[in-house]
Amino acid sequence: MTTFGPLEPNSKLDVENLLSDLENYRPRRKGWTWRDVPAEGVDMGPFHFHDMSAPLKNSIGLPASEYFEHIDPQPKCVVTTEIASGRFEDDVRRMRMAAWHGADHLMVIRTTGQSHIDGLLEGTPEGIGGVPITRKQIRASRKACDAIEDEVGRPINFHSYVSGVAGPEVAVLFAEEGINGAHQDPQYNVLYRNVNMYRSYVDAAEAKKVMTGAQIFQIDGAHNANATAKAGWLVMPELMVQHGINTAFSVQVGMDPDLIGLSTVPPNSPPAPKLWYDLPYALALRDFFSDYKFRAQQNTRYIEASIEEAVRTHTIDTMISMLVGSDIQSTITPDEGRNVPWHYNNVRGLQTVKQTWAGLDGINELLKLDKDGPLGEMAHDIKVRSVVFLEEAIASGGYFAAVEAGFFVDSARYPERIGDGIARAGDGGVGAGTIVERDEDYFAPVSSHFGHNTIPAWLAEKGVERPEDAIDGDTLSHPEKIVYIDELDPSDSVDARLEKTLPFRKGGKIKPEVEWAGDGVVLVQIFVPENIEIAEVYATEMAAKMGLSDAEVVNLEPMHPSEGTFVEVKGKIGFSIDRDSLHIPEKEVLLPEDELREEVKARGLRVVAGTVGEDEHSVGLREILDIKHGGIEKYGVKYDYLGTSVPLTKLVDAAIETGAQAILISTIISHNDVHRTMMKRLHELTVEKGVRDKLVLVAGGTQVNRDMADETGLDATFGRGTKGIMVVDAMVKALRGRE
Ligand SMILES: Cc1ncc(COP(=O)(O)O)c(/C=N/CC[C@H](N)C(=O)O)c1O
Repeated sequence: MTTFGPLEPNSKLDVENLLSDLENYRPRRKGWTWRDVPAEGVDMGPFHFHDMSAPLKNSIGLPASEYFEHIDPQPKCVVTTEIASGRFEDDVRRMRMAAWHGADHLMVIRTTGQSHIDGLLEGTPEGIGGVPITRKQIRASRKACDAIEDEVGRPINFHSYVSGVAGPEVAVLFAEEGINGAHQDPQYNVLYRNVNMYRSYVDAAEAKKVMTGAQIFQIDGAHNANATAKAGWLVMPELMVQHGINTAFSVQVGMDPDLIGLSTVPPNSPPAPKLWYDLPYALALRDFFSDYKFRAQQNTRYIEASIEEAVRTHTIDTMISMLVGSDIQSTITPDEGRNVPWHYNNVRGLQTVKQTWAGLDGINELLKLDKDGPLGEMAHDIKVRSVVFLEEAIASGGYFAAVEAGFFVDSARYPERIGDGIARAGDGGVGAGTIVERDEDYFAPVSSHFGHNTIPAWLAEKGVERPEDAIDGDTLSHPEKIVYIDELDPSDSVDARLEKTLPFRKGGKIKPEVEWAGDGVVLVQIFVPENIEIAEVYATEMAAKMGLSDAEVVNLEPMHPSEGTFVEVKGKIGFSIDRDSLHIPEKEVLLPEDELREEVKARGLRVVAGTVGEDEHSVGLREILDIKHGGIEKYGVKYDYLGTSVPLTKLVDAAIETGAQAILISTIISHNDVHRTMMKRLHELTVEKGVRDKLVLVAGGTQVNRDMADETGLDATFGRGTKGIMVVDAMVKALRGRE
């Protein structure tokens, strides 16, 4: 088997290499992995955290982490992102990005309609709205996850869905291929895929048995009622019943409660008083189902095209998870309301969880839920309504009769009823009439098989104790017995797609992408000073004039009925740029810290500093000066800080009086290029006073960049993200350069 990995952070994942020799790939383990959560908490940088797991070996922290020694605290719960663009070969790259941003649970949703296919798909046809779940796709993805988990330093749970009329076959495929988690809930098939209800439960018993054998973590499907009901926030009693049905059925089949996860979604969203509904519900769930695991998902029911609105709602969802406890925090990409998710929106979803979890770390040590007030009463009310719902379902003849009567997904607040529930006929739906009762002497030489499986006497006499021993083990214990089938349709295969995207993956041709290599999709955000109708048409026209093809407005937000509209329009660019044609500026290699400290001491390096002109911004310069966050003081540099809105002449005179060797100016305001003017003027002033050759001149600011030094006559100019050591390095090199 060719080795794949280790992945090098500075090298892209090589998809062709990943795909080689998949026939002989074997998953490195089976079963679910929880995070490593130190009981004593986690110390990172100057902080102690209460609700975190062990840090990663490689990761990318939140943007603000640069101010906190680049710490990247990891929540103690497993964190999910869903990645299924339709092309798994592009999704494995996104999985790597997601893992670096804290995901250790990667869910791959199935391609549209796969639930209605009554067998396994082979090869890797391109999917729609999801990825065709096939053996080859699973192997390639799990193999990539092996290398990715080594790169970030934490196991990854790879997850998909056991649903539809091929459920049991899919469960066996997952058990064979080391899938770690899967949705499995017979109610889902019945309500949302119109699979015959009896067939769905018979299949579910088999599928759950197989999943148990492979220790696959199970997520139920109750969240779908929240996303489907007209008023998602009214179906809470029913959601409790749906959780109860799936957990009880799963336990009956023999699943381990620790591998049974309730899929819970905070059902409401602003502008509704979200917490007033979601918190009692979350509490009621944990009261009733404390024997099982909780997988908290974020609300998709009320997600619209506004990315920011989704992020704010998902922040509240995550806070609720922290208040009541969740074992898994799943994320919904904030663009799910506008398109099939894009790479960077998976990351944004993960950042929401990390930022909320870090920001509210230890919340339950500081705040206590008052269960004696309305919160406890409302939670109790939900529990009572759910028990009555269940009792009525039983009284109406049981689950199947209740489904036929349209009990489920009725939008009213039970016991009120609107009558818009999803009713299914017991003898209808996909797969109706396809159940065959097993004979008494039924025998199948396989493991993890639900129901009676009678070893024939003649085999028992030969010492066969387990059914699978009759064939010396099945594929679950003997993977070499698995028949691996490669691509069936050469024109709709990963190789055909990789051929087309080769220039953008390995050919040095750069194009932006949101889902697939070379897709060329860009997003333009504009404010149009017109009403929403005009703005929408204008934006499409403007995009066309910019040369974007397939231009489509994906979000419109009125700022005022007539004053204007915020518009987001996506489109495709038709060109690529050769990487070799780009001029990449040399990255400054800093002198070693000790060498800098010695030279600063030897020279008795002293500077004067100030924010110049009519500029009151002081924070940036203070960060460069103060020892606290690695300012120049940390390296022994002495400084006289003259404050803000300092006249340039005052700075130059101060440098002369104090015998300083350098002047540091901060210039944040850039209206009418005033920052450039200030920098040039400083140079001119020191020339006029005959001290230019005695003084190192350095400027910094949010609109300043490294190239401005030449243009303005200064020795060094710095922009965002500058650190004290970079300024000390520049001063020492400038002074050396004059000797
Ligand atoms: C219980 C169940 N079975 C199967 C499927 C997959 O559905 P098809 O194979 O029928 O397309 C789903 C889908 N849920 C979406 C994931 C959601 N965004 C989540 O976070 O859970 C499901 O909930």
